[in-house]
Amino acid sequence: MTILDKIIAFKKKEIAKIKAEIPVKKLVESPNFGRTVFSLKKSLLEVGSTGIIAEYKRQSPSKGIINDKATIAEVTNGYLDANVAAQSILTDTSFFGGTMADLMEARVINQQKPILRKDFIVDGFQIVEAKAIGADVILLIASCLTATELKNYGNLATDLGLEVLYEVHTQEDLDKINDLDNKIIGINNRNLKTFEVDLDHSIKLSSQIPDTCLKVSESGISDPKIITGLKEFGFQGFLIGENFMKTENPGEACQEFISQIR
Ligand SMILES: O=C(O)c1ccccc1NCC(=O)[C@H](O)[C@H](O)COP(=O)(O)O
Repeated sequence: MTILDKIIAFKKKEIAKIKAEIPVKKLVESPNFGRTVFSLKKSLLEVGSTGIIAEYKRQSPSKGIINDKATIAEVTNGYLDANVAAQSILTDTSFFGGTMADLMEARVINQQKPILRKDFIVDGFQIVEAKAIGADVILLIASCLTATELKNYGNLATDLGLEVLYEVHTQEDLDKINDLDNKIIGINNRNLKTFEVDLDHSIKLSSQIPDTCLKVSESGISDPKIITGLKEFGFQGFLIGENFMKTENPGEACQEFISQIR
């Protein structure tokens, strides 16, 4: 059993418990249901967009503790000052040390850029929850879901006015996504089963993605030169966590990184 299998099994149990305690009706009453959603697509396509989706990540299964000091407020303000295209917040507690409260706090501060709820979605309830806590985008990891789940959860998110970042690592993952056209596709350079990171992975798989898609490269990015290379292969979004979060001041690190993108 891989860590990913363990995470998914744990998530399913966790969500079943939460669903038994919190009615969907309660989530729908959240003021965030009435707010205007910020579009990731629009932000990535904007003229002059940095394309950086900067992540708040305290810890991870592959690296352990990355940063347990930098606060949500400091990092959110720092990322916004750096002119990121979007923010990503891990809301999983058991494996990444994140919380839904983290995202809610970031939402209060961030009233200008999209926020991705970074979690392992295994149930439609979490998509309604994402809207309730103020997210604009959800992540659907193709290797963790069936083709039917990907379709149904994608439709549910769209119905709620949320966007979806579909994450793939293999051709098999891509084949599971119904009608790729116009979707936001994230290629994870990290193999979530082995944690191996290959920065060429995005480029290798990119030719399989239609031009109508918005391509995002995820994980292991630590050098602005990598962004230049990825842009040549049509990538417009770059999800970066550890490289910023491992520093004392993630916002400043992000600003420095962005200033070096050519
Ligand atoms: O980061 C991990 O160890 C990990 C393990 C298992 C499942 C997912 C994992 N990471 C999620 C991510 O995709 C990254 O947080 C994100 O792409 C940013 O990556 P990085 O810049 O390498 O922090």
